[in-house]
Amino acid sequence: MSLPEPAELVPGLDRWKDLPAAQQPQWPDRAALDAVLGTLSTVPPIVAPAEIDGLRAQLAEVAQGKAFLLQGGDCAETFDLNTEPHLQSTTRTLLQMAVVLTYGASVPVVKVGRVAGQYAKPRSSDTDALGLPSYRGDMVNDLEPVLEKRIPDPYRLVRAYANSAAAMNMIRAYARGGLADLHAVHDWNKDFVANSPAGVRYEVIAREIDRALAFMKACGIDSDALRGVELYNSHEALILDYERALLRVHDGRAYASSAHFVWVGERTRQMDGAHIEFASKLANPVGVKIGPTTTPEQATELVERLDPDGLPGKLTLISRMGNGKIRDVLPGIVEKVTASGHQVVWQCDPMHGNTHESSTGYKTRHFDRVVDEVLGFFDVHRALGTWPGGIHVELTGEDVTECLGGAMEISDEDLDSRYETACDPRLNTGQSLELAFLVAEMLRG
Ligand SMILES: O=C[C@H](O)[C@H](O)COP(=O)(O)O
Ligand SMILES: C=C(OP(=O)(O)O)C(=O)O
Repeated sequence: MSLPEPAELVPGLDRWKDLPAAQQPQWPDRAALDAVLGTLSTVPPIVAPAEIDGLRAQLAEVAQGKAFLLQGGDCAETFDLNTEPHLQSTTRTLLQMAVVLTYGASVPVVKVGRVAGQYAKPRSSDTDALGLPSYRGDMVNDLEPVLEKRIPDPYRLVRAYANSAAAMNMIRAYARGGLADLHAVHDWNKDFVANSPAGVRYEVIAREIDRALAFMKACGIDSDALRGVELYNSHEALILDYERALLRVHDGRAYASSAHFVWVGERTRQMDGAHIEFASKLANPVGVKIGPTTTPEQATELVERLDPDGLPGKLTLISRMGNGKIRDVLPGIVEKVTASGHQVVWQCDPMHGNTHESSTGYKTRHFDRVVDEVLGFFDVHRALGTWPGGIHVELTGEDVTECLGGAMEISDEDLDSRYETACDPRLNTGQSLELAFLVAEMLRG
């Protein structure tokens, strides 16, 4: 006897298939795609329902002002860079930031990587500067600017699954092993303070964390809780065929098993589109990006669609408005959504509204504008008495030169030396830690 199909178990699960889906690849061979999707529909999940529910419970704490959410990682992961050193450096940077933020906020920090699956990218244009089909993430086509390599290849979906599963396996190991030991993470932060030009400013916080650790040790608190952490993964749920093939039904609920947390992007959040409909059926906590043109009415409608049962923390509203707009656009949205009674997580993505082209021709972001957008986010929430629940950052644990400014004062001319992103510019390790110290100061203020 065959098992019931997911769509038989969850009413309306496949309604998205009748709606327009933006940003989907034009797969050249439907039969090859179907064969791949058939395979993916039977593979083991990358993450488990119990883990997903665990994250949802933690995000409920964030929504209620009792925890802070840190989400970060590559703009676009690539198969080539899905290596142990790369995963370790991203994880290490996230953990370093989390320690600083935990101290600043005096509440638990929920840690979510843009990792183990961030393999698809929405693009502004179907073609790139050379006139080739745009790179849409390793799940779809190849970054190399060669026509044949830019043709969407469905077999890449299987590689995305395999790479994600392998990465998640390592991340689970890091979360339980030495990498997550609070003492080690704090020692790395002390190195940063000692070696960064901005170190003096952060010395006070680093010293206070030192004293707190010494105090805990003196009290005999040296428990396992200080040696391990919970680390979750996330990506944009962009390629709906992939997400649907990896969907699993558990206890009558539909779980995206590709990641603990998935979000709908600014370019695919049409109210009558396939992405919002698909996400509305998920048991996972989900996010949606809200850009500078979002109205309070649209935000409230998104909230009704994506949090139909009114579960605290089910939905994260990720504002990405640009530092010049957040103080004007966000307040009306926060007021109307709060009045609706839904308890969402308010998260600030200070990257995507602050992109410009450098005089040397690189897509970049200035650290000062990134910081100013986060400051604006805090200002808005402080003024309204709501909780600035978290930040969402494109970052890497490597010393790349993709974003301007920061303590190293990266200039337009410096961008060339290590500009390695497959899509958008990321904060490097130093800039990421500097941001964490600044946000810690905001949280304490
Ligand atoms: O990461 C976000 C988008 O995929 C990215 O900003 C799109 O970049 P593009 O405008 O170069 O297509
Ligand atoms: C595409 C992204 O962002 P946005 O949808 O906000 O442009 C992203 O976070 O990768």
